[in-house]
Amino acid sequence: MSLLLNCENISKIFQDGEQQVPVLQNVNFQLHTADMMAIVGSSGSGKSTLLHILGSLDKPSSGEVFMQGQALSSLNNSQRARWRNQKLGFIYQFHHLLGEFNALENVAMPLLIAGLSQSQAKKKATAMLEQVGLSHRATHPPAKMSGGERQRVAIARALVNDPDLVLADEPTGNLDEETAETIYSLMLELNKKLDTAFIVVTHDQHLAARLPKQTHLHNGELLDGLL
Ligand SMILES: Nc1ncnc2c1ncn2[C@@H]1O[C@H](COP(=O)(O)OP(=O)(O)OP(=O)(O)O)[C@@H](O)[C@H]1O
Repeated sequence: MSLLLNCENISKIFQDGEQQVPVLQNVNFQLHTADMMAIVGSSGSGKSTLLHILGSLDKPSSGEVFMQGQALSSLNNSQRARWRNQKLGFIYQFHHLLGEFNALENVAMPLLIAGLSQSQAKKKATAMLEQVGLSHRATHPPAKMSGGERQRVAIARALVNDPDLVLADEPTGNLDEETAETIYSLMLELNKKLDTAFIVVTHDQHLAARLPKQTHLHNGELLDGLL
């Protein structure tokens, strides 16, 4: 499997007025194609900060993230946006679906942004909704779906552009235990089927244990295994 992501000595210090808040310290790890890794850590341990840096939504104070050999710091803003659209998928705790669009239109959105025609986008989005078992909800707006269904649509939207890596920040934090299990099963299934790599941040050690690799953040360091 080829090297997808190389995180070299990432540190992050926030400046809060006069005070320096160190959050990440020399985080080093590598991720290969189709790897699936959980990151656990207590509240405030820096999980979201790390995901933001990996997704190029924030910059490290020092260190470098290489995606397929390319240093993220070398990209300008428009290259960064294109890179995110083409290579990454994002899943959040709150689905962030657009309320005025139905499930199919929400899934098609990244494809339209990437420049596909309406008919191509619709075809691909329809196939992706089928993969997450939601063909029968294609015309439903988010308000008329359950929490689990909405999160399935969010997963379909994250994966529709065939990203190399999906960054998921507490994807089941808002769901009951049983629905959370089904969402993890779905992510595992799609990882196998599509060879998409996943980094999943969660508070839940039991869910993290379902993924092939576990890491945890402690005192700013990323360490192997659960807490
Ligand atoms: N812009 C900022 N300025 C100052 N401090 C910040 C900033 N953003 C985050 N922090 C601090 O960095 C630390 C890590 O925050 P982060 O959101 O990454 O934690 P987390 O592990 O994702 O927490 P949670 O599980 O509660 O979401 C926290 O102590 C937070 O207060």
